[in-house]
Parts: sequence; structure tokens; C-alpha cells
Amino acid sequence: MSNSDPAFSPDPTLRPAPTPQERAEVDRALRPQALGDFIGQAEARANLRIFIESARRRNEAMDHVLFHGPPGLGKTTLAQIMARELGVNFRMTSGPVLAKAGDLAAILTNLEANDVLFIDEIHRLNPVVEEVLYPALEDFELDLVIGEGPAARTVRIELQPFTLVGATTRLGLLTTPLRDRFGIPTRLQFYTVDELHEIVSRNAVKLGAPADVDGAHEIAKRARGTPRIAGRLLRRVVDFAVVEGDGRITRDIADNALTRLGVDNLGLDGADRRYMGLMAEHYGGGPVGIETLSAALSESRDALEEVIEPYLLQQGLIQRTPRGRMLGQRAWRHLGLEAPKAEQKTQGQLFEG
Ligand SMILES: Nc1ncnc2c1ncn2[C@@H]1O[C@H](COP(=O)(O)OP(=O)(O)OP(=O)(O)O)[C@@H](O)[C@H]1O
Ligand SMILES: [Mg+2]
Repeated sequence: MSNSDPAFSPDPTLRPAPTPQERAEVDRALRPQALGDFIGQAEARANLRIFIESARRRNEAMDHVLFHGPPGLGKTTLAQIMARELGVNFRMTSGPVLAKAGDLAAILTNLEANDVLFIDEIHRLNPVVEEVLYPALEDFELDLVIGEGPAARTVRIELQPFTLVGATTRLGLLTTPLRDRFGIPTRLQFYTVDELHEIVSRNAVKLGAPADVDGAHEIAKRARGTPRIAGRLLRRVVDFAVVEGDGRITRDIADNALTRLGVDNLGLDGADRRYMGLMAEHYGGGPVGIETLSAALSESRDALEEVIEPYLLQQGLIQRTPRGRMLGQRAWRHLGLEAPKAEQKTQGQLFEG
């Protein structure tokens, strides 16, 4: 519709489908590399900038950082950016991968001074490994037990100072002692539509399919506040733009593509609508327990709590109450259903008490 938009520089070249390797390269190309390229999370970014600069000037390891928040908001990306800005190596592992204390010891003893060690899914660390981590975080020391039975002895190993960056989608599952050892706990927030708009516009150019203002807006507003989803939707819209349009992303192309992919005008997909539809149709809008929803939807409780619910909560589509989940008024409207009278009464009572 806005072919005359100045931000619009058409590149109608048809290109062959990318190989998986090319896709990985695109992923790398889309990941912001410097703090200055990272859009959104203004507060976290401003603070990190100070802490990074201070650590650099003092030539010290930066304090340990914990990133928490829903998937796809940029935890891994920020950890990589931190290492790059600090000018140190980036080592990456994850909670479930570190099965034995020795696995962690091997990584820690190989770190160079001030390196960043990133542990993804840190809430899934084995308790034995976690014990080993405590003195490493506090005093840069490892206490390792060598041998077994009566011959067992403890050796203390000095480590280079390092920065642990932990990431988790489930802050509540972290033990208190582990949580307390992070000097810089940082919660990542859902992105605003304007922030996602900026991300989509930049990435569209990098993908060779520029988006006009309305096209980028349409994708941004349907990306569930999440850059990873924005990236995924953008790629699919590019496919439609290339095959059914002239390679440029307009509002019509984006709207048509996203609707055909089952992403509605709030950005909800089939899984979100199934969740809300079940609550409306079978449980009168709740309250209904998470275990019941999990069984009825054949989705793990974790998937519901980590992936589906955060955005629905943020959008006021559902509420969490002591007695279970409830559908909000907005969800009833979105589903095109009438909220039962009783539902309103229960809600009133819950919020009074
Ligand atoms: N601020 C941002 N600007 C542009 N792109 C971003 C931004 N944040 C994240 N992305 C992109 O979104 C995708 C997901 O980011 P990332 O892998 O860092 O998320 P995450 O929080 O680590 O997710 P998970 O919890 O699933 O590990 C990446 O492709 C990344 O390039
Ligand atoms: Mg990650």
C-alpha cells in the first residue's frame, strides 16, 4: 500500500531457497553483536554498560550476572555481547549438560582471566555440580574430591577470576544460595511494538526483503513481545513476499502471510488459542489448576508456564490466582465469547479479598 514510502528500497531479486548452513549464517547475521546494536531492554542495557566499563577500566572480572525472563528475549545474545564488549573469551554450556562435578571443573580450570562463562538453563544444574560452583563463584576456588572411600581427599584448586552469566526462564526454580551469588540479577522484559518494529525493519533489510513501515508494524505487533518470534515470523513473511509478491514486505503481504500461518491479530497462535478456548469452553473461564490444563492440553506444565502463559499474563488475557488460572475479560472478547456472569462475580471476590 505505501509503495511511495521513503524507507522502502525494493530488492525484487528472486533467490533460491537457503540451505541450513545459509540459515545459520543468517541467524548469526541477525544477532546483534554490540550493546549499541541491541534494541530494547533499555534499563538492563544502561546498567550493563556501566558495569562492563567499570570492569574494563579496573581490569577485573565483572560481577556475576543472572538473566531471567521468558524464552527468546535475548539472554544468550546479551551474554555474548557482554563477552565481546569486555574483550574476553565466551564459553558456553548449560545446566543439563553438566552432569558431574568434573564436567564443571574441566571448564572452570580452562578459563582465562576475566572470561565469561555462560550457563544456560541454570535452574537445571545438578545439586552436586551446584555445590562445586559456590566456592568458585565466591573465591575463585574449586574444592575437588579425588579418589573414593577412605583414600578420598580434597584438593583445592585456584581459578582465574571469571564472570558467570546464568540464564533461566524459571527464576523460581533456582535455589536461594545460587541466586544470592549473582551480584547483577537482571530481568528481561517483553519488547514494545516500537522496539520490535525497529528490529524487524533492520532484519528485513539484512534478509534482502525490505519492509515498509506498515509491513514492519504488522509483524512487530504480532510477535508476542519477543524478538525470536519476530525473526521467525519475518522469515515466513519474506517467503510469502518472494513467492506471492515482488519481494517487498507490505502490510497486506504480512497480514496475509501471518493469517495463513495461524497467527492472529494479537499475535496468538494455535497453542495460545487452544489454551484459552479450553478454559472458556470446559472450565467456564476458571479458576482451573495448571495441572488440569496441562493434562487436558497434553502439554507439559513447564511449557505452559514458560512459553504460553507469560505473554497471556502480560497482556491481561489470563490471571493467576491462588485457586488457579482465570480468563480475563479481554480473552473472552478476543475469543468472541460472552463471559458467564458467575465468572465476573468470582473475579470480584478474588480481588477484593
Ligand atoms: N534486542 C534484540 N535485537 C535484535 N534481535 C534480538 C534481540 N534480542 C534477541 N534477538 C534475537 O532473538 C533471537 C533469540 O534471542 P536469544 O537466543 O538471545 O534469546 P534467549 O533469551 O537466550 O532465549 P532462550 O530462553 O530460548 O534461550 C536471536 O535470534 C536474537 O538474534
Ligand atoms: Mg538462550
